[in-house]
Amino acid sequence: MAVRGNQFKTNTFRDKGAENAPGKSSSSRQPKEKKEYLPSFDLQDGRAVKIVGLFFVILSLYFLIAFTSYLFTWQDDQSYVIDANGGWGNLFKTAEELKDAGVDIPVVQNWLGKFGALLSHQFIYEWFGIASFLFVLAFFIIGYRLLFKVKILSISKTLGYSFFFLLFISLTLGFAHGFWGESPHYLEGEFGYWSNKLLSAQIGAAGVAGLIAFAGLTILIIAYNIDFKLPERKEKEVYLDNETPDYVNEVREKFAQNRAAEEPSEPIEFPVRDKPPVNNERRQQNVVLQPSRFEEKEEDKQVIAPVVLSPLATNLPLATSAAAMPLTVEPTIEEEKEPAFTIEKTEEEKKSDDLVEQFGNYDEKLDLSGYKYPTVDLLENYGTNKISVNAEELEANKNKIVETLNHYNIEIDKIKATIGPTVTLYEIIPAPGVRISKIKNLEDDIALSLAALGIRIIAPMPGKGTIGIEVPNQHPEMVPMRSILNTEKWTQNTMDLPIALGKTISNEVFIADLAKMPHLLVAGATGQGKSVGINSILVSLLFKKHPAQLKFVLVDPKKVELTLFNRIERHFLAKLPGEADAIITDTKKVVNTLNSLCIEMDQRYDLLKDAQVRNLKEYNDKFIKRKLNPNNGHRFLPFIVLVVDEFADLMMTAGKEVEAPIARLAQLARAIGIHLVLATQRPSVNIITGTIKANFPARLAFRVLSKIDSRTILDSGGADQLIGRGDMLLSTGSDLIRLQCAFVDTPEVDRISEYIGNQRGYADAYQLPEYIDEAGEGSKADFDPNERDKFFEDAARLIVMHQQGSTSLIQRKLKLGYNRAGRIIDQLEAAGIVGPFEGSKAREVLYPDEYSLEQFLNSMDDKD
Ligand SMILES: Nc1ncnc2c1ncn2[C@@H]1O[C@H](COP(=O)(O)OP(=O)(O)OP(=O)(O)O)[C@@H](O)[C@H]1O
Repeated sequence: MAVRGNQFKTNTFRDKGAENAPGKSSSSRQPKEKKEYLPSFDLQDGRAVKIVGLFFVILSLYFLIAFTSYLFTWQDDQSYVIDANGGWGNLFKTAEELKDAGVDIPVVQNWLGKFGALLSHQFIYEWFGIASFLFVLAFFIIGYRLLFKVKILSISKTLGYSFFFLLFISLTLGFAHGFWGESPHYLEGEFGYWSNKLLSAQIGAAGVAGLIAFAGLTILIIAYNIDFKLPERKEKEVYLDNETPDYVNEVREKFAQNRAAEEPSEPIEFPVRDKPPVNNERRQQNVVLQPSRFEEKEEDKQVIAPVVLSPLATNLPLATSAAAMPLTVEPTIEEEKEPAFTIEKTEEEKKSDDLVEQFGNYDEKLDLSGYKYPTVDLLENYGTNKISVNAEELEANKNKIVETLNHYNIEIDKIKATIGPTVTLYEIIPAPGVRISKIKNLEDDIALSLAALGIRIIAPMPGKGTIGIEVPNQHPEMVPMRSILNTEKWTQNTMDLPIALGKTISNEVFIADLAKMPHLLVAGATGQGKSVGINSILVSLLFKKHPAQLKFVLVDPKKVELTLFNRIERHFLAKLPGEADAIITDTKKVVNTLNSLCIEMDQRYDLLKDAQVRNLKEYNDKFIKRKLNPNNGHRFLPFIVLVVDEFADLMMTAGKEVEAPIARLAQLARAIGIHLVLATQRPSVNIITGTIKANFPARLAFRVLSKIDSRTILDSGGADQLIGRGDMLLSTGSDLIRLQCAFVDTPEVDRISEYIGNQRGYADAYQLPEYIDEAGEGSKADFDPNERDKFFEDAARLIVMHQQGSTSLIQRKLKLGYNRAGRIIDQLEAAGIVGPFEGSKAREVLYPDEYSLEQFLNSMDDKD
């Protein structure tokens, strides 16, 4: 194991590649970049706002320190700050001058010097007393908001409340202080003192107290809408009598009559009143309520005219409106704080730390450290990629849409166009009252009037409140792969398995993460761009991933589509041991490979379990930090992407044999880094079965031939209205996004695989676990106890101890190769210790405890 060299882990070529990207240095982009670096003092630029924010934050801190200091030093500084001795005029006077002016102590004690003393005196003594601290709060909130753009409290509310409380606190303290003090005090300031004096003279002390109480309660009502509740009285009537609508009185009377006569009652129809009805039709529905005690005498029915609820009646105020209903919130029990503790490092952790210190982190790329990622030069430059929709085309389409809609009496308020590479999206806002379904029904008519194929109407546009009409451009623009891989969005991308799918209809580059999808189903009629789509997925992964991080399992029943990738076998492909070709074309081999992937999945889960992590990323992180011992079977796990080019063909020939492992992989493989991409021409229900569909939330549809096909793949129409040549719809469960697929031509793919293939690779393709088709093999009769493996007994004990009949367990714990472990498990089956092969599930263990196993093993030895 080449552990020692792993401390050298440089990979600068990747960045170099990105820097060398031709598009980056192209002259067309430079002026723009330069412009961005020019300093700008524009107000909108945000710098001025930050400066003002900073000023306010510092001002608030200054006020806080000055005011706090004032509370302790005001007596010392009093002779300096009072107006009689010069006040603010003293600020620039020398000590001698101050002495002459009659200041006893010319040196101020305030922590912020003369200015701090004068400022605090002004605010606290001469103005609002200690309520002036509210200035600190207000300045801080404003400053913090402007500087960090984080909202602690609303600025307008803060200012409003601060202003109110400034006056309120000052007045209240002035009122309280008035009972024992005869001159202004720093508690209330001169404002509080004099305003209290003034008010008391006008309305008396009781009046001032009332005013203060009124102001205090008013602000509480404004802020919290507090309730003033008298002691509860039992509520008898739902309605006040003068508000009771006639029909209720009528019903009540009838009830009263019935009750008085002790006669069975007629069904009485009550309007639904307790919940506001949804629409007018529902409002008129009545609920028939038949009190059970009146049920017996059906024949004595008296007909009471049903009371029909008029729509207005429901608008009556409910007796207990939601706003008036008090809500009490139970105080939650605060969680106990966890006691502070320190984590002692275990022996193993210390060991791994030592290893990391000695050799650095494990570098999975080390074996191919000289590997060079493909560069965009290998891709074709297809010209300008400018969208060529002219103004006349836009105008003409707009007019046609408006005319068609007008023709059907649909008025619209606004229309706007977004030009994409293949289609232009016209978003319309219909006039109020226009039904969306009406526009949706006109899809064909609009298509006819625009004389264009591939019109798609999205009504309403999700999250936009408009209706979208996608109209194909007369000259659709191709989206070359190169133009996407040159963008910053791609080069800066840090997704696990980024795939450059193309551009959206608003011309934005669209990159998805296959690891998050986590599997992708691709469908499209022949010649609509499916193969190009698969090539762009593969190419994008090849551009971003190192051979150590990613392996492909390529299945190509058509035998021609993926052959180009043959050259990267020793770098990026995975295959079954002993196979000549890495690209699988034969159905039987596909079944074996899929089952082998299931075994790989199980092995990976065992490894994850052993490492006590939940997914591939955490596992690899731990492995890189040398926390997992390779001698215990741990290894760096690359992503595995299985690509099946013609899935329909497989399903036709192998059916369930293929479906079962695919469904299992799709269900379970996401966490351990195995991702599937299945492509099919025929998206019929017997190919994309329910099980498969349920596990493929991400689906990509190129143009298909019928609405039914579109429904099968996307669960909605739309794919039948695409225009082909890479026009596609991506469904990710909730969203449906129209994209123009990135175009990568065969010669480009050829160049990329040649570029990679010519570099030094691994000795062989990545070996998948061997899958032994167990049907019919290993029957009991074949078992010869004398030929049993040397590890047979150990394996038997291991399996009974763990109660888990898995080959990988034997392989790992006894450190055996897969083939040998497989042979042992066959012998264990033949000896009747484990049950038969159950697909990719662990076998049943037939001995419940080690004691019974030992007895069995002894009996075997006796026979020998
Ligand atoms: N993204 C695209 N941009 C521009 N043109 C495209 C795009 N994708 C496909 N085309 C055009 O459509 C043609 C057919 O595409 P492709 O070979 O991918 O079809 P397909 O669906 O794989 O067909 P089949 O299933 O028969 O193999 C291409 O040769 C190319 O000219």
